[in-house]
Amino acid sequence: MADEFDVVVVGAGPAGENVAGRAVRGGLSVAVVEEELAGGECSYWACIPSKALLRPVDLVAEVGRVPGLETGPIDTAAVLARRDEAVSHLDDEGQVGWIEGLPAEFVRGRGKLDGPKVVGVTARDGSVRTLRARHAVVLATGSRPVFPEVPGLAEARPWTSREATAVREVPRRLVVLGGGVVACEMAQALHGLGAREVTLLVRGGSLLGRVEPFAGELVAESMRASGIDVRTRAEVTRVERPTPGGPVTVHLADGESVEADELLVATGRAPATGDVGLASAGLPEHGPVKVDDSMRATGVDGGWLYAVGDVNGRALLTHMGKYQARVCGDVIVARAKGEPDDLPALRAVADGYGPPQVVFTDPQVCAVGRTEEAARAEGFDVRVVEYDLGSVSGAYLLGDDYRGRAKAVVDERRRVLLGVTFAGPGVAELLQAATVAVVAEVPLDRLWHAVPAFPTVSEVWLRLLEEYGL
Ligand SMILES: Cc1cc2nc3c(=O)[nH]c(=O)nc-3n(C[C@H](O)[C@H](O)[C@H](O)COP(=O)(O)OP(=O)(O)OC[C@H]3O[C@@H](n4cnc5c(N)ncnc54)[C@H](O)[C@@H]3O)c2cc1C
Ligand SMILES: NC(=O)c1ccc[n+]([C@@H]2O[C@H](COP(=O)([O-])OP(=O)(O)OC[C@H]3O[C@@H](n4cnc5c(N)ncnc54)[C@H](O)[C@@H]3O)[C@@H](O)[C@H]2O)c1
Repeated sequence: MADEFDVVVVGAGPAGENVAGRAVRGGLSVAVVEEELAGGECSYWACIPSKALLRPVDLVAEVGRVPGLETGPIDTAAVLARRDEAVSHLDDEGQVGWIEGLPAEFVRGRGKLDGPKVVGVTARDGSVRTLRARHAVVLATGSRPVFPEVPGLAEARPWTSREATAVREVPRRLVVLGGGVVACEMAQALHGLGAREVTLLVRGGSLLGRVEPFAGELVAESMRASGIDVRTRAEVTRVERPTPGGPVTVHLADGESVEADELLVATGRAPATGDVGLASAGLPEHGPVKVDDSMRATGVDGGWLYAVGDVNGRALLTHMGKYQARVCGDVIVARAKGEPDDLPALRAVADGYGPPQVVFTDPQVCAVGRTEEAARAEGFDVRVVEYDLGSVSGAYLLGDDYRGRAKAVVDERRRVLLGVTFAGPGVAELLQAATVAVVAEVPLDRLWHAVPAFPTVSEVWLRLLEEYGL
């Protein structure tokens, strides 16, 4: 027998949970299908545990910059215990309770589209329940790590971000493949927590390829200074692990090789489609589910399918997935009730600005909007202003040898900011001001009157505007 709901959400990560919350708030009945843990990757194996592991490492670095203070060695067992608390010991009772309290129906099992507005849910015991949606089905199935095709790599059973964030015993020697956010954050976390030899193998010429190049350079410089071996233009040709769980050897194109106790592969993620029945909605089986700004999948007859979060490939970030989810839930409510569905709050336009993101390395990197390269490629009349963060009084007072930089990308025609990037210790909290300035397109002549307090790091805003000529 089919169970009928107004909305069926597949995937209870941050994106799926938020769609459910908004749809119920709008008066609709909702079923949420989850095959693993309510809360998704973010809560148990991504954002939350990685930041719990990074926090003490970051603090030690901060304290080390202030003369007269020192810390003892990090008690790794205590850090891992706090991480376990942060991930609720992999128990989703609290999040299931939140979903049921909305109220919405929580259905544990693997969801698969089975024709228009129909989702089949296979439970662990193999039983199948069919859910029918009166108005919409929302895919919020997230993403999965992707491995490069390297001989011996899969057989070596390397760590993904899951094993790295769930670490129980920090390996003495660690090789990390990749130079993106996961690679940088986890290399620093595990190095700080006791991995003596950490080697980062980066395919390209720099770290954090999606942000302004200077930010990746500052992170690489800091890693090298702390003893992490950062190798750029490293091409892995072969991996060997003769004994399962034993040492692993990574061979490189230049003839060198690196031996370690563990290998972490952090070479990106792909949308979790492929086995969610997209063909039954008339869509390609693989790749991201393409959506419009209301999060409705394009190319589906009847317009009943939506996709939010990592699975639509727009911005693989929790806050952006949740933002899309709020828009999506509200749009579904408006359409179900026959109300206007094109109000300004009902379109996820922020995706187009370049999403705000913080990389929690030491130094931290945060950015919003377009990089200089992206802005030029889009044909804007670009002017760039940069400033050495270490010269700002507020930053100097945070600690000795404060190294950091700020860069603003200006649209000269309209005299508004297209993008802002900060790299330096403790800059994460500068990001929201930048996001407001970029998204609200605040004219620089108006921004001039937003006076930063002395002596804070935010004084860099004043310096950037002075560099610009104000
Ligand atoms: C190590 C790491 C650190 C990160 N740190 C940050 C950070 O600091 N800040 C940030 O903004 N982002 C961070 N991210 C990215 C962030 O984790 C993702 O963007 C976010 O989890 C996406 O949310 P989501 O709801 O789309 O998907 P997910 O969190 O992946 O949730 C999807 C859910 O759907 C379920 N599911 C999948 N298929 C099915 C199915 N067929 N049936 C039923 N259920 C299904 C899954 O079990 C899962 O629970 C990090 C990622 C990683 C890997
Ligand atoms: N603090 C945060 O906000 C945070 C933290 C972690 C992850 N995330 C998100 O999770 C997503 C996944 O992160 P990620 O670091 O896995 O992906 P990524 O796309 O950021 O980085 C992938 C890295 O792997 C490299 N790479 C790709 N193919 C390779 C190959 N064949 N050989 C060698 N190197 C290769 C790329 O050059 C790049 O450096 C990102 O989109 C990120 O936004 C966010």
